[in-house]
Amino acid sequence: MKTTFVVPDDLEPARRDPAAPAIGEAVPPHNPRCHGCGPDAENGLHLRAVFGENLTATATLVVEPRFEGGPGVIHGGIVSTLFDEMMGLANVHLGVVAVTAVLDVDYARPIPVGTTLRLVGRVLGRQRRKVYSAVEAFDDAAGPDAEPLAAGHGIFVVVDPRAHFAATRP
Ligand SMILES: CCCCCCCC/C=C\CCCCCCCC(=O)SCCNC(=O)CCNC(=O)[C@H](O)C(C)(C)COP(=O)(O)OP(=O)(O)OC[C@H]1O[C@@H](n2cnc3c(N)ncnc32)[C@H](O)[C@@H]1OP(=O)(O)O
Repeated sequence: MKTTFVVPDDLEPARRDPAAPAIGEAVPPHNPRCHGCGPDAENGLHLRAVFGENLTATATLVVEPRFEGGPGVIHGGIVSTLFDEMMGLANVHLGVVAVTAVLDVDYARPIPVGTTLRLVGRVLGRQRRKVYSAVEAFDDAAGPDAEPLAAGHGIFVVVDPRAHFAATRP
């Protein structure tokens, strides 16, 4: 991967919230209308992620024709949305509400429509209110040792959700 995103080398370890759902359980939807994971989002991506070891969240998704950008390949903005969501869902391990401040995407390979993607988001560590996370997208049919088709990083900032969404929550 050729990303220029810099992960600080002095990150504090992120700790799992003991109250978070167990490893192996589904990440609960945070908002039923969320475009990434909400079951009620009519044209949403409907990601269903599961908590994994080492502060990971994993999901699979078939690249549908409605996700097309260039001829026969996924739109880059869809990859960005998937990455934002998967890192956000991994952050749920921490029991905080954190919004995206920075999203960095490395589009390493074209991703054909019809591919089944395996998406793995992971919390890397914290720095004060910042949560650093990473994500990779694999061709699920390519086996466990395949290189990722795309990878990303994010900086998420922990907020008080009541104050942050006070003006916009329906
Ligand atoms: C879809 C929404 C879901 C919401 C999630 C809630 C539920 C969670 C549960 C389940 C997860 C589900 C998964 C969801 C995944 C998708 C998440 C999204 O897409 S969120 C929408 C897009 N993002 C925004 O709309 C933020 C808009 N921006 C802001 O509101 C502010 O800029 C904010 C909160 C990010 C920071 O503002 P300040 O005033 O509170 O804090 P300051 O002091 O500026 O920054 C704190 C630290 O962060 C750094 N920081 C802030 N912005 C930065 C930047 N652009 N680059 C680098 N560092 C930055 C600062 O330098 C500071 O770091 P130092 O501790 O001093 O080192």
